[in-house]
Amino acid sequence: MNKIEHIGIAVKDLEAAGKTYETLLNTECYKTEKVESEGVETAFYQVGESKIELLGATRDDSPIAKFLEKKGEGIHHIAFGVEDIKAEMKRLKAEGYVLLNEKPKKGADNKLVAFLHPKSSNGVLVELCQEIKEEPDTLPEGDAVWDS
Ligand SMILES: C[C@H](C(=O)O)C(=O)SCCNC(=O)CCNC(=O)[C@H](O)C(C)(C)COP(=O)(O)OP(=O)(O)OC[C@H]1O[C@@H](n2cnc3c(N)ncnc32)[C@H](O)[C@@H]1OP(=O)(O)O
Ligand SMILES: [Co+2]
Repeated sequence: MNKIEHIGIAVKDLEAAGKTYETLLNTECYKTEKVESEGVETAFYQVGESKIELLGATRDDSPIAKFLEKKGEGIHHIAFGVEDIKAEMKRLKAEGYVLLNEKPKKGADNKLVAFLHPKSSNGVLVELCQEIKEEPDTLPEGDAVWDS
């Protein structure tokens, strides 16, 4: 893990929360992006080498909608930057961590991502993020961007 890439915060109203965080962090949102495969819309704020990722739900069955229903607004996950997401997934799986997706999938902000079940990490949902170096549009949305 090379840094805390972002902290994901689940919010009911992305626009309103965006104003709160723009003032709080004293910085503009540098990117908003929908990730349909996750049923989320995101807004990113750079804070030093890390970011704040605000997450709103775009569907009732999205993880964010379920989280908001169950727990209300708040910190949803911690994302760590990794050099080689496939190697990290293999290492963590071998160490007994529960991966929520078998293969890296396309996330927001030009990343390949994977998630670990909260029960593997003391009740914290952990996301692994690897910067996509190739042209992002060569990678399909959602799952399985990886050959076996
Ligand atoms: C795109 C963008 C990006 O950065 O690229 C993103 O981040 S997308 C971010 C949105 N996408 C994701 O989160 C994908 C990964 N998430 C998931 O697969 C799921 O949300 C999940 C498996 C963590 C939880 O699924 P679920 O809510 O249907 O399952 P349950 O309700 O049964 O929850 C199982 C247990 O995990 C707990 N739990 C659920 N969500 C969280 C969370 N965010 N942090 C910590 N604990 C959590 C529940 O309270 C429950 O604990 P107990 O059993 O004690 O009651
Ligand atoms: Co995230």
